[in-house]
Amino acid sequence: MKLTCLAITCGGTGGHFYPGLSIARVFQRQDGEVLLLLSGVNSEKQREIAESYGVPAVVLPRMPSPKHARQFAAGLAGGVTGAYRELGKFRPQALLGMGSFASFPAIFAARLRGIPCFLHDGNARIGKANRLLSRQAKVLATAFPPVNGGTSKAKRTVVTGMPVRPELEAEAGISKEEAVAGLNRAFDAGLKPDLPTVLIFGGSQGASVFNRIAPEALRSLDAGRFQVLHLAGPDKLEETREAYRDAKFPLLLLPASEKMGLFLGAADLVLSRSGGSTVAELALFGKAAVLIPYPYAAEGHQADNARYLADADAAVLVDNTDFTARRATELFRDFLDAPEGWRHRAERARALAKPHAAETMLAAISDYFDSTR
Ligand SMILES: CC(=O)N[C@H]1[C@@H](OP(=O)(O)OP(=O)(O)OC[C@H]2O[C@@H](n3ccc(=O)[nH]c3=O)[C@H](O)[C@@H]2O)O[C@H](CO)[C@@H](O)[C@@H]1O
Repeated sequence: MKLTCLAITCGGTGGHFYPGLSIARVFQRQDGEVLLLLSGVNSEKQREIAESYGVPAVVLPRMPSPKHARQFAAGLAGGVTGAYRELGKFRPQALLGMGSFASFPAIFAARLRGIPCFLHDGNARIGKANRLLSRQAKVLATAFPPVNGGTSKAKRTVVTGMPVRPELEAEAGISKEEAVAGLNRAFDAGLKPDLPTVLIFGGSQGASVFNRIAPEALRSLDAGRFQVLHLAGPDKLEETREAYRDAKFPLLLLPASEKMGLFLGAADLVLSRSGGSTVAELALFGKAAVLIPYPYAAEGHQADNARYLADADAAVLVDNTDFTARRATELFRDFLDAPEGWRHRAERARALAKPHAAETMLAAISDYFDSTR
């Protein structure tokens, strides 16, 4: 049976929503019919984003946090009822859950309707919600080889990679010259294609610790030898601008940008957090990185993501508590004085890339239907 109609539940944070949206867009390009079932704090906004890409989405009743058992049970009941109704109208062949407790109602409703369920986890450690739901799943797919793969109760566990935004994936082969020229055109940035380039960003929200420490470290180096791209975070521009005051090196400083392909393409070294999408994009663009995992990520999953690259000598992992201006200066200096080591890391990163993860995920679902024919 060919897979032609799929529902995807991807509420919760951007880390669950965007990979789900990427799969939906790729499925539409394959002429598939798709519906997103969204629940969680950001679902109204996420519905608007999905619809701006022509992807239909419905918002399910909001799920309270699992920390409050009674409200959670009541919210779950409301969510399951809503999802049951939507799945009855849409009648998908399969439901794909992208992780988080926000996917519970849709998965339970699909089970009640006898619709086969599939899961995707975007980190190197299978999250709690996916572990609990895995028994319900025909396939649990993961972005990276999971450090706790044995906890999955799914019939099959496969590594598909992390679905990356189609625009970004298309730009993965961009040369540094093209990327620098693109940034200069877009931002009138005055960057030079032949200077070693450092990109700094702290995930989608930015990280104040980077905004304080990186400028301090960079200002202690010889200004003529490098240039800097820094995405400070949506509300962190002023603090960062202040930290770079009087800096003598070329600097492109923005709160955030949609043009990540140009930023990653122009970089020779990336200093960042290690969220699932960031790690996948570093590999896809073949970039050497210094990774400082967000220390409060659930069950330390950002450290597991970072280790996936660091263990392959594709990145250097620095614990958040060890990330001082002194350590940052040492690392930047090594990057400028001994670039071969970092070029080697970049090659190692590229070797770990899993392009077309959305297609691979969809193929894993199709394979299930082929095998049950
Ligand atoms: C704090 C936290 O728990 N974050 C989690 C959240 O991450 P979150 O979604 O914040 O972080 P990710 O690294 O997964 O994604 C960041 C995304 O933002 C994009 N970007 C960033 C800056 C910018 O200016 N423009 C831009 O487009 C990057 O290209 C990337 O695609 O979900 C991920 C996947 O489950 C987890 O691994 C992370 O641990």
